[in-house]
Amino acid sequence: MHAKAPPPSTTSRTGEGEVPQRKTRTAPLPGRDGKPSGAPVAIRKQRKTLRSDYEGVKPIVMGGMVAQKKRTGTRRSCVSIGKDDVLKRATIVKPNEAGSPAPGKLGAAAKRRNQRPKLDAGTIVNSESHAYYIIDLIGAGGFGDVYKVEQNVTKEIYALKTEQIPQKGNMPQDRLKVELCGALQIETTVMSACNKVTDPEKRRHFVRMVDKGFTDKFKFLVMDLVGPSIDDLRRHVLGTDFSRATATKLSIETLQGIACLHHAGFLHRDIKPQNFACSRDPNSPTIYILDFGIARQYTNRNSKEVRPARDYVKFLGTIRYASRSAHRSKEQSRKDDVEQWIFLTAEMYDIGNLSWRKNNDRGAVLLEKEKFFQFKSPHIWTSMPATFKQIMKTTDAMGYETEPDYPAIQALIELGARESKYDTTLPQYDD
Ligand SMILES: Nc1ncnc2c1ncn2[C@@H]1O[C@H](COP(=O)(O)OP(=O)(O)OP(=O)(O)O)[C@@H](O)[C@H]1O
Repeated sequence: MHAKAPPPSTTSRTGEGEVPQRKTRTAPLPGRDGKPSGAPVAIRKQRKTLRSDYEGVKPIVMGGMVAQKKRTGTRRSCVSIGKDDVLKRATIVKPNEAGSPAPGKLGAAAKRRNQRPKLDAGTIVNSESHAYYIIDLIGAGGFGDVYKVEQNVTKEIYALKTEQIPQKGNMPQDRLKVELCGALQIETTVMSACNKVTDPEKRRHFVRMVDKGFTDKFKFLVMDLVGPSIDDLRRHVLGTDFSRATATKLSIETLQGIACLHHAGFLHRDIKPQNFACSRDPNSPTIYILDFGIARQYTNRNSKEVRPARDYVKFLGTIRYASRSAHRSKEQSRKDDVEQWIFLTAEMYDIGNLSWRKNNDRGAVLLEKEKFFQFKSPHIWTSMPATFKQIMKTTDAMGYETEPDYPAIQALIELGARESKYDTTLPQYDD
């Protein structure tokens, strides 16, 4: 069954050759402050409809590679999952069970965020090496939830991200193996590769993954806790558009995050403000790049050459920020992440810059994006540095295999900020 027009910011997480995900993106995100997200009921209903898109898509595992059996045959996963990246069995202890701390309560708003069963505060998740005590729900994404947790030994606070395992009675081992694959396994694999980058400058934007595992009900990974996302920052902390100086600084940090991910060998394919988060240290300018659930390895593991483009790739990403190639069901490349970053940046300068913001008709949005790249939206240049025209032209001219010149793009942003006299020297983002 196919959904009608998906809501704004809807993420589709299957493409040809991808592990099927039950992930859809919705417009308003829940705030960290426990306030209701305001996500309209209609959108939640639509999420359900979109999920049924994946019925009949059965993943299979072959020789350590995750593949997906679709009507058209068997294809490889978007990342190759190494032995060390495989999730290990874990257990959970519910609040009130012997030895567990007293039960806590999640806010009613948090519980309302969606119908997925939530872990109560006080639940303990035991991985092979540590126990994590659930403190609170941070947020709910399209396919999983993120909790604030405390580790039993060091008492360090981390973020624990879960993804449900579909419950189908007594699951045979081989079926369980299949269900363990999915967005969270991809994310685990990508994070683990990113954490292995040795140059500190090139891993500055990555969150550290500290643990991973699975229980009968869900898979999980444990990572460093970061601060609010750029989206939360604008909507819930500032409650208004960023200043031009802040937009400039954020655009540079997010670009560097993307460059680091490309350096590690992966495309993100879902660049949007929800997937970049601030540091918890208010004095640190670092912006972290999150959510690698639909990332794709774009180079061959051994030769490091760019993998050949497939002829057709089902729409993947979030409508508002998706690249034009994604709209056209083409294979994405580094160029597409930069194109998505251009949309993200334009929106950071002024949310009105994306004329298709509230449109969820993919065809109509593509036409608007074409106009945007033909500079047929003259009003945007009142809020954005003129040097962005050059960035857009250069990006437009890139080919599938072209490596973006990130320092040149950054230099153009900085030049534009200087010409426009934005004061980017202030240490805070919300100046
Ligand atoms: N390491 C982390 N520390 C703190 N918050 C996090 C961390 N990782 C994710 N979050 C937050 O948890 C929430 C849910 O994140 P998640 O990646 O599951 O979904 P999303 O990106 O919001 O949506 P989707 O996955 O559907 O695109 C978001 O608000 C995100 O900013």
